[in-house]
Amino acid sequence: MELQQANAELECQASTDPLTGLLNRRGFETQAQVALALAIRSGRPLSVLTLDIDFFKHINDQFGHDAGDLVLTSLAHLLRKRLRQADIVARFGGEEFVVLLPDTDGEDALRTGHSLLQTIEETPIPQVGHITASAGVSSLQGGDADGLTDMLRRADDALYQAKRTGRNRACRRD
Ligand SMILES: Nc1nc2c(ncn2[C@@H]2O[C@H](COP(=O)(O)OP(=O)(O)OP(=O)(O)O)[C@@H](O)[C@H]2O)c(=O)[nH]1
Repeated sequence: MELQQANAELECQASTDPLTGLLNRRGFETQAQVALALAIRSGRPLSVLTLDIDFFKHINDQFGHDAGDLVLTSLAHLLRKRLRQADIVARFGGEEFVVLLPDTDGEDALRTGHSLLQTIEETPIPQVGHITASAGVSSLQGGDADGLTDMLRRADDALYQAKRTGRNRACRRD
């Protein structure tokens, strides 16, 4: 029993980002595969949103690394609070967050992105003040079992576009 508990604990640690308590990339991929299989079987939409804090290096440089960490934990908290229970929220490392949105098509995902960015902009963070972020959105195309990798690649392209065209915006790539 103790061994089982210890294993469960280890498994949980291996899937979790220690700073924010969100899933890490490994934990995200495990849960996302289940959501993907469900979406393919049911024919329901599935979208992904990647979110990256703007000028985070500048925040670290100006306010210090601990303040930077506080920005990351505050953003994690805001995402968990604003999104649905069924949404899969992860930190992939650095200042990049990824959210999988079950039962959500591209248009709704873009709307969610805009609304999140607005909340982020309006919510001051202690020691740091107001920050902004950029987002990229994409949705599952067809019933492709490799859909996750492709969807993440398109969301990253859209995020890059959002950064390139001025930041503090959400772009969609389908
Ligand atoms: N405080 C803190 N900083 C981190 C952590 N992980 C990565 N960073 C910092 O995040 C910064 C990322 O900088 P860039 O990739 O240049 O991005 P950016 O400054 O946000 O610029 P844009 O994304 O183009 O708006 C670097 O300075 C890293 O050192 C962390 O866990 N905590």
